Amino acid sequence: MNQFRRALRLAFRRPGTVAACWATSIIVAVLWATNLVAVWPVVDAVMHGESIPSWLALEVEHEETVVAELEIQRQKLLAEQAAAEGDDASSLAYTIADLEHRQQNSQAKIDRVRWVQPYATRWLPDTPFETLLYVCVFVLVGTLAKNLFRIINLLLVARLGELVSFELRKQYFKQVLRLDLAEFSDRGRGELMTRCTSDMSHVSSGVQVLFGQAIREPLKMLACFVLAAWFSWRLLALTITIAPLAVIGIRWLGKSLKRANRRAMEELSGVYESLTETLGGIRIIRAFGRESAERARFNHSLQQLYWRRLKIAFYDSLASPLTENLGVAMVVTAALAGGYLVLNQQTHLFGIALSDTPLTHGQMTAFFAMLAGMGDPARRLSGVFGAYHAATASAERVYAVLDRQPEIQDPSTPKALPTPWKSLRFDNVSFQYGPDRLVLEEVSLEVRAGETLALVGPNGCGKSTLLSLPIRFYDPCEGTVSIDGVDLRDLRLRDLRSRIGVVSQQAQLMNLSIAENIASGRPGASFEEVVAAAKKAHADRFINERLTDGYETIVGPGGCRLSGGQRQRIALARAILRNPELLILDEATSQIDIESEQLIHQTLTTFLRGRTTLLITHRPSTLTLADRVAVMDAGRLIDVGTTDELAERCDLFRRLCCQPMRESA
Ligand SMILES: Nc1ncnc2c1ncn2[C@@H]1O[C@H](COP(=O)(O)OP(=O)(O)OP(=O)(O)O)[C@@H](O)[C@H]1O
Repeated sequence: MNQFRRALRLAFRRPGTVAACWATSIIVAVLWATNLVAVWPVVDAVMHGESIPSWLALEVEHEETVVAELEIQRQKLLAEQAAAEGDDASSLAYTIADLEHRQQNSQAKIDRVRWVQPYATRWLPDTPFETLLYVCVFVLVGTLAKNLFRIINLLLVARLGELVSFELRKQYFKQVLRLDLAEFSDRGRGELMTRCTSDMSHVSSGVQVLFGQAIREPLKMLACFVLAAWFSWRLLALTITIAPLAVIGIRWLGKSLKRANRRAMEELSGVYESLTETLGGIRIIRAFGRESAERARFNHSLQQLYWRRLKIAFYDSLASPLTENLGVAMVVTAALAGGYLVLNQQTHLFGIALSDTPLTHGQMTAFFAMLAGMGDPARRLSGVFGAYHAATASAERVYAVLDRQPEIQDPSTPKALPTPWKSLRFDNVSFQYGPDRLVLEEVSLEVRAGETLALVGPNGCGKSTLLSLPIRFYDPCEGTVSIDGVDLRDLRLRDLRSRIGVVSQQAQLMNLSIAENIASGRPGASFEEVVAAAKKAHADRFINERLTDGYETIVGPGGCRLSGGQRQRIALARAILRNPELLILDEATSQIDIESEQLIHQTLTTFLRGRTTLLITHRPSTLTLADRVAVMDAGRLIDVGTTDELAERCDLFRRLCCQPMRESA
């Protein structure tokens, strides 16, 4: 299914605006064609020194003469027919029928003109100059009105486009918050950003084009088409025989444009990715003198994007000449055929009837004006193809994210989380990020409620990965993580996470004030509670003494205006305020200076008492907080015991934690 249609459906949630778009488009189209048709009375009446009433009278007179002449011919042929036999008689019958048909047409025209005459005499001026003045005023007012409705139309269309991108971006952000963590790899982040920015803009422009130009311009063409057909539908049919050629060309262009747009968006994601990576790691880039390497990488992405954009420009540039050449081919055909008919006052071309009565100069001019009136919208429509195909390519990319089903989500019938619970168990848990290798291998571990369990092991052995399972950042590939026998996958995510507090090494903060960051641990907490938590985390002093706005200081994106240690203390205060049943500390004090850590250590001793805690640390002093220690190596759990037991029997533990130098590292 074309995903762009789904975006369009969002616009139909505002049926009033959609209807108003249509209504204004119709008005613009009608005014467009009627303004052009004004050329007819100017050529046929004013140029011949007539006013419209006198011209109508002449028309009636002329047609009556035609009818009378045709009648004389008919009578003559009827007499001949009476004397003729065989083929001659049937040929005469055919000619008589043709004469009768032309008589009827002329009579119909007389009737039409007679019907209009009283109104024309009553309302329209009776001198040629005044008629010209009336026509000019009509065109002026008509153009003003058309432009007024066009402005209204453009505003309505912009409203629809913006509403769609507003709604889509809302849905998109909601979905991004649900996505699995695996989607947020560096490549994924650039992709996610491009889809929310450039792709959304394309979708919005596509919606605007579809409700604007794509309706307005064809309607303008239709209005001109109907009027041109009214003048001579057969001549019109002849001129549009070329159209199928354009359809083939436009279809090819459309496919190429869509493909080119999709690739350009992919390249743009690469540019975003490179940019975010550089902005995030600017210190490292400078410190290691990687500027030129990063510049080369960025330039490469830009180069790719440049070529893709040029390709789009090439296809875009083809669209306009294609429609323009088609228009010119149509006008040339009409000019030759129509010119021949008017100049010779004929109704037939190569034996084919192209009009019922010979066309006047004014009618032919108006017919050409209608063709020109179709040409301009057709040229404008060429811009629609580019915007439409960019929008369809982008809509596919946006909906690919919106339709992605996260693996981590609520069960259809969630179970209740036991309160209070007795134990958290890892049973034969194996896990891998990608298809290549296992990061955790058959880990089995039980943590009793109220117990503090520390994880130690060499870098990359899987400690953080193991601690990301109870909070369901990831689900195990094999085995289960459960609380009192209830698999975590059977619990509602919100219920589970509301009872867990996390402090990680990176201590991510939001670009809010210090107070708001701490309060996010427990929404609704009072300022006094926030300050109390900050005091426990030994953050209150630096907040009051070092930060000019105290608790109201904005920390910057990710907390970049604070030092690593300060960020960790705020994160700790946030976790303390949350007062969680399960606390996860992933090297939560690694960046805090030794003196402060000793103070925080005292706080944690009290805070962790009776609270289930999983902690990762490389500091032996922090290990004294733990009731038991689990030792991991290469994704496996190799031993569990008290620090004394492990110091006695586990080599790896001794190597990792019993060396005095590590304390100050
Ligand atoms: N998001 C990820 N995608 C792919 N692989 C990952 C991801 N995160 C970690 N890994 C890999 O999983 C392994 C275990 O990583 P993990 O962070 O759990 O180790 P750790 O024991 O906590 O290490 P450290 O002590 O250095 O913090 C590593 O080899 C790492 O390369």
